[in-house]
Amino acid sequence: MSIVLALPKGRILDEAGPLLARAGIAPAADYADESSRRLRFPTNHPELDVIRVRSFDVATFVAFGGAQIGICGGDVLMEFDYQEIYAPLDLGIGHCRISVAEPKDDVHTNFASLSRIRVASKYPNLAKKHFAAKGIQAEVVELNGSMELAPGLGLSRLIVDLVQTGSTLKANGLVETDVIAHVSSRLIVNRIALKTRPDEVNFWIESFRKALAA
Ligand SMILES: Nc1ncnc2c1ncn2[C@@H]1O[C@H](COP(=O)(O)OP(=O)(O)OP(=O)(O)O)[C@@H](O)[C@H]1O
Ligand SMILES: O=P(O)(O)OC[C@H]1O[C@H](OP(=O)(O)OP(=O)(O)O)[C@H](O)[C@@H]1O
Repeated sequence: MSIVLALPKGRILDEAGPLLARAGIAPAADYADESSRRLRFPTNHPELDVIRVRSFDVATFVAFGGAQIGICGGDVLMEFDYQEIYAPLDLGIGHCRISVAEPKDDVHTNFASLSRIRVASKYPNLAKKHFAAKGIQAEVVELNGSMELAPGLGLSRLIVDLVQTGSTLKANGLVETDVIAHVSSRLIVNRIALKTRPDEVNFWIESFRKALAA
């Protein structure tokens, strides 16, 4: 049975390309071509296939053992907190932060005076946990993108989303008021696969470790 490496579509896939090459992994040429309808690709290693899935789904495929290893944003790992996943390596790609942002004309919400707040986010668990620590119950309006529109259109008081350059916030009249966590992408493995197929899984962990050191 092949080892399956789950890769996220989009920006991380682009950044992961050189790392895969340094780890000696050459997937079939169309693996990064998002117009291709193929989702599973052979590699130059007969015993290794890659799959291309949505970034949130990388964690789910690995947690449920459909893929033994994967590349996944720390934001996704924090949101799901799957006990089945072990994340041994910081891959140093996909750097951003998960932050609270508020409309620039209405900043510095007096959290001490609030017991509830409405928040737009695709990270309901992280957002709720962050505000619960301040004694505030967050009601999360779940969106999958373009969160920055929510306060201006009355969906929420503020947002919890990823920030890198800050240009999306700025272009939409928001300011970052709290950093919840710094994020980068990690190599993740299924804990059971690590126990049942240690030689194969450790071989790939070590290949990525060497690729990072190269
Ligand atoms: N602006 C950014 N800068 C750096 N890394 C980012 C940025 N936005 C997202 N990321 C990282 O890349 C991962 C994938 O984000 P991306 O925006 O490519 O996918 P998505 O649009 O959230 O996914 P999907 O298309 O499946 O909804 C995130 O989980 C995060 O770890
Ligand atoms: O601080 P910046 O450099 O502007 O980056 C932050 C933006 O990047 C991500 O969105 P993405 O581009 O993935 O679009 P999305 O709304 O489809 O998730 C994130 O959700 C922010 O909107």
